Parts: sequence; C-alpha cells; structure tokens
Amino acid sequence: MTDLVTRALRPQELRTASGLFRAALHAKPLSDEEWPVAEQAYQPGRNLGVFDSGTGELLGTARSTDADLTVPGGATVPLAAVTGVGVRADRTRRGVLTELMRAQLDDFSRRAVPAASLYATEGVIYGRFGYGVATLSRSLTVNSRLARLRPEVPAGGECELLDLDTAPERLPGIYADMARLPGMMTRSSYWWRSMWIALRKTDEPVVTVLHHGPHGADGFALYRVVGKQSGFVGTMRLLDLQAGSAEAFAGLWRFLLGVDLVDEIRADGRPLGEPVELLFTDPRACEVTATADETWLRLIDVPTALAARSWEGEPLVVEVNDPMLASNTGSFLVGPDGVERTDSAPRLRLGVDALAMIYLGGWRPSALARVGRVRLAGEGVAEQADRLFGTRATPWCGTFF
Ligand SMILES: CC(=O)SCCNC(=O)CCNC(=O)[C@H](O)C(C)(C)COP(=O)(O)OP(=O)(O)OC[C@H]1O[C@@H](n2cnc3c(N)ncnc32)[C@H](O)[C@@H]1OP(=O)(O)O
Repeated sequence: MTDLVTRALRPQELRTASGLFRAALHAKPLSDEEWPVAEQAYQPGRNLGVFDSGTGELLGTARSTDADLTVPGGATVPLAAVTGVGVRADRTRRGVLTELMRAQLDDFSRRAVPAASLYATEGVIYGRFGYGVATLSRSLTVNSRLARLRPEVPAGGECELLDLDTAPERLPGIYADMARLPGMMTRSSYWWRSMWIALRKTDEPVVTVLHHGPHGADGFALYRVVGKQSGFVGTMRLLDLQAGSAEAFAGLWRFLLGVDLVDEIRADGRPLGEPVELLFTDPRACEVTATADETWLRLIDVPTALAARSWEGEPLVVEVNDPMLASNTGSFLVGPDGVERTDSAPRLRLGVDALAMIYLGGWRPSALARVGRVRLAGEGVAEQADRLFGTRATPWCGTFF
C-alpha cells in the first residue's frame, strides 16, 4: 500500500477537495461561477486532506466548522461540526478515512474542543471512531385536506414573507436569540453561507416565513413547493422550522396549512417530541413516515463534557473505555455535585460511543444495557442510571450540516 500523508489543506486545494467529496456523493463538481461562493463556507484551518505520498494526489478529505452545542441543563460546549468526508472511489477500504478520523480527533483534542458531531450517510461508518447516535428525528407528512386545527391551538402572531435577499440578514440573529434544546447547536456564518448556497440552487423558489411574537420575531420556516404534475397543486417540502415559543410553533403551522395549492406538507428531520399531530382534530392527518438517526456525537474530552451538563439523582461511578483517545479512559464519579476521576469500583461501564448516545438524553442507559452496549452492576443501578442521565426534553439538533 502507498504511504499516506495527512495534513491541513491549503486554500488552493479546497476546490479539489470539494470536487472529491461531491464525486464521493455522486454529485457534479461546482462550476466556476459557483465555486467562489461555495469556498466561503470553508472555515480556514479546519480542512484536512490525505495524500498519496508517491503521486501527491488527494485521496480523501474531511472538514469541520466551529459551533457551540447545548447540553442538558442549558450550558453550551464548543463543538466541531464535521462534514465533507469523502474518499476517492478507487482508494476506499484502504484506511484513508481511518487516517482522516485519527488526524481530526487529534486536532480537536489539541484545540481542546470537547465534542464533535456529524450527520452520517451510512450507519456503519462512524461507530468505530467513537461516534454514537445521540439524537433522533422523524419525517412527517401532513395531509392538508384532513388537517383541521383544534380550537385551543394558539392563534399565533403575524407571519411575514422574506425573499432570499433579505432572509440572510434577518434569520441568523433570530436563530441566535432562541432558546435551544439539548443537542441543538449555534449556526456559524460558514453554516449560513452553505445554507444560502444550497437554497439558491433549488429548481423551485424557496419561501421564508417569519413569525412575529409579542416581543419581536421568534420563529421562522423555509419551504418550497414541488411536484405539480396534476394542475397547479403540489407538495410543500418544509426545509426548516424553528419556533422559539408555542405561539410561533402554532402560528407557523397555521400559516403553512393556509398556503394555497398545496395538498400535503412533508418535513424531514423534525424532533421526536414535537407535537405536530396534536395540532389537528384528526391526529392521523399527520403521518410519521420515518424515524432515523439524526446526529452522531463524539466526546473528545469526556471529563469536560460530563462536567458541562446537569445531573439529577444519586451519583454513580461510570467507567469509560476509549480506544482512540486514551485520556478519556477511566472511572468518573458523576452526580449533581460535579464530576471527578475516581478509583472506586464502577457500577456502569461503557464505551465512549455508548456514552455519546446517553449523554444528551437520547437513549436511556437501561435500553443500551438490554442490547449489551452498557454494563450495569448492582441492584437498582438501571433506575439510578436512567434518572442520572435522563433529561426533560428529548434532544434534537435541527441544523443539518
Ligand atoms: C460527515 C459526512 O460527511 S458523511 C459522508 C461520508 N462519505 C460518504 O458516504 C461518501 C462515500 N463513501 C466514502 O467516501 C468512503 O467509502 C468512506 C469515507 C465512507 C469510507 O472511507 P474508507 O477510506 O473506505 O474507510 P476506511 O478504509 O478507513 O475504513 C475503515 C473501516 O470502516 C469500514 N467501512 C468504511 N466505510 C464503510 C462503508 N461505507 N460500509 C461498510 N464498511 C465501511 C471499512 O471496511 C474498514 O473496516 P475494517 O477496519 O474492519 O477493515
């Protein structure tokens, strides 16, 4: 096998990396017109390449952008949002991704970023690198003809349409001011740039709706209407909906259901705990068509991540095993009074990937114990662990990257 050289990409190499990633996803390279805009979504210093030491060719790439992740209790920790992972089709299954992941985790560790997160194209790829499914989401189809709002649903405030020239000035600030669930992240300027690039490329116009509450704009939705084969009526694809209040949630749905020439609304990536079906006199007007893994979380600095979130109930000694980042391996006394390393015997033992799965409250420790991902020792420890790691809100990210 050829030797691999792994290093940060130089600015002039980013376009090749973009082409490689897009080819790995079976997409066309960006045009000369598209590239100068797309390039602005790359955060300097966060772009990695693996090269063939003999030919100097780029074989694989991965990148990330900086964000903050909201953890249970409401605190935030720095997060690396990993994306753009691809290996040339003629060089797969020879350890290129493994090399990228090793270099990326080392880089995050060196820069003291306690967590990384990603959306995976396939479920088999990232577990071996310590990532675990930390948030889940569901896909919905709302039948506009059946969907009648119940009388007690909040009226909501005024909704205002924005075009794609004004939305970039307004939405980032509104999102930044919203309260965030565990699992949600800040949206960097790099993220917003990628978003506007993608939205400008769609065949149908993208509509942005702003919801105004009593204290100003407190929610927004983005959609486009597709598939108008029969006459003028089509399917609304809800691309994003962020509501900072019950009024905003109800008001935005009320608006969406009132849009003419739409017979159904489809939404992917919605939170598990979002009560869309309960808006309607007939809850079956909203069909849940899929539930899927949303984000995969990697805890880079376990003690820092554990100390950042809130805990309830009795303290517990947790033993973590991390084959890639040795400083995470060890036992920690975890409880409402804090987190500290300990030599005491553990009552809950798990790998760093399983810890990521229960960290935001997406899974219960007892559920993972049932499938062998967590080992529990002692009577009552399942209930104790479920209480300790439990969260009030179901975690959700809601920011695709
Ligand atoms: C966050 C994101 O950007 S998600 C986007 C991910 N990218 C894609 O899906 C694009 C298409 N796929 C690819 O580019 C590549 O196949 C990648 C990046 C998924 C994997 O790259 P590779 O260089 O082949 O991975 P590498 O050789 O390091 O594999 C490591 C191990 O994972 C396994 N593996 C990696 N990818 C896959 C896969 N898609 N299916 C099954 N097993 C896989 C390998 O078999 C290997 O196992 P082993 O250690 O037991 O032999």
